[in-house]
Amino acid sequence: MATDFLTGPGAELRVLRPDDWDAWYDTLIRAFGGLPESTKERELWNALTEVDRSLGVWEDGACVGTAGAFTFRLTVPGGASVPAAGVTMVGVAGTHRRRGVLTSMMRRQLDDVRSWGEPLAVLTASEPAIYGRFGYAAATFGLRGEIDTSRVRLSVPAGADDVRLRYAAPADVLDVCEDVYARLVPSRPGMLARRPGWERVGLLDPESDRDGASPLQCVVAERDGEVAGYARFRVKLGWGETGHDGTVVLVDLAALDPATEGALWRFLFGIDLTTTLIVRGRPADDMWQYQVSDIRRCRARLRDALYLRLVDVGAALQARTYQAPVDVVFEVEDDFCPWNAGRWRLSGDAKGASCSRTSDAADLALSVRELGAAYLGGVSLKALAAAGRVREVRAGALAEAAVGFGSAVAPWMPHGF
Ligand SMILES: CC(=O)SCCNC(=O)CCNC(=O)[C@H](O)C(C)(C)COP(=O)(O)OP(=O)(O)OC[C@H]1O[C@@H](n2cnc3c(N)ncnc32)[C@H](O)[C@@H]1OP(=O)(O)O
Repeated sequence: MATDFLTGPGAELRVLRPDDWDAWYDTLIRAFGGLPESTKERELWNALTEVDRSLGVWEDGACVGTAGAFTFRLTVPGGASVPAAGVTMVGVAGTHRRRGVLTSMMRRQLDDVRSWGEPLAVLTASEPAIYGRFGYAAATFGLRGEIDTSRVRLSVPAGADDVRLRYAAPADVLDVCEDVYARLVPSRPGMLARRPGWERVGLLDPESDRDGASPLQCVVAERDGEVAGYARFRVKLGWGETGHDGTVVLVDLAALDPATEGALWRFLFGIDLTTTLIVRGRPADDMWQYQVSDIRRCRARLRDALYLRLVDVGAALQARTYQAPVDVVFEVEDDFCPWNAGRWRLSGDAKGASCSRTSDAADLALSVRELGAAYLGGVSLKALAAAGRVREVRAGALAEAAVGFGSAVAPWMPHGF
């Protein structure tokens, strides 16, 4: 067991003060290997840090632990936008690891998130093994692929030929691109409504991310004179024995309709002098998979993306809708946030839901982690039951809940934070 560092002499956990930020951020950067960021990056992260929602652990005046919480709203099944703390910037000094510093920050942070009335906490994990103990589970998955565009053909939906593409400097079209993103947010569970400033993260384009590829390039797609989508990408040229074998690395793609999306994918598949298109962090049901001539040559695979924790089980389950009627009593186990533990009756359908404490007998028993995994509709309760993570007490309750919790659109978190 990690020991409780905070009981030691000179140790203190407190909310960040504005003039703590540099020392606090240096501790974070060191925990992630110590590579300095450019002034532009550092200034942006400084501007985005919500100091009064950030925690530091200090020992004799030196910062040894960092954790922050962005203010986000997360789209849930049914389209509601639910307040969610975006847990971020977590780091512990290497000299102080495995002594309970992270545990003390997670304890304080989840108490704070509850007191702020935010029913959800979300994060992207540097290592999946870290956050399960605090009640988080992977709820969205990102699709990756390395597409052999010299062999794989793409067929696009009708209307793609009416889409006009043009290059633009990414900064010049930032506002219209952000508008496209914002219009998409309600359409997919897992998408984040962001505060102003976040759009600039997409343009940071640090040299360390390029691996020899070009700076960020941007193509915008217009239909009827309106911007309806965009792609941001890098190109890395290579020349082998048999000629060119360059790579396109997609960074970001968003489109308001299938024809526009098809036109953008067709462009990316066809860039001259390239034979590979690399995509990462795309929705699990991304359109191009169903339009290619050879999915095997796309090397498609999934990776865990957004980790989600229900901070307030009742409010969270009530905030989403259910694609088929559900009326079940959950027996919830939650050691780290005991206010969630016990029985909850959830009644809901595609129009809305209610969830409240009950003394009725349980239908399904599970921990808060399984609820978090299934919450956005990306992980099936039935599969979790088969894995021994959910126990069906009343026959039939599992199928009912598993169908109800599903989502017709794969949940997706479009960017890290
Ligand atoms: C949302 C984000 O920002 S994700 C980024 C997380 N940060 C990083 O990866 C930066 C590098 N790593 C670190 O800074 C630290 O090692 C941290 C933050 C991951 C862990 O901090 P610590 O203070 O060492 O954790 P703490 O001592 O509270 O450990 C709590 C428990 O988690 C376990 N644990 C902690 N880190 C890990 C890990 N990386 N892998 C597996 N188990 C872990 C500990 O063994 C301990 O288990 P125990 O209670 O059974 O003994």
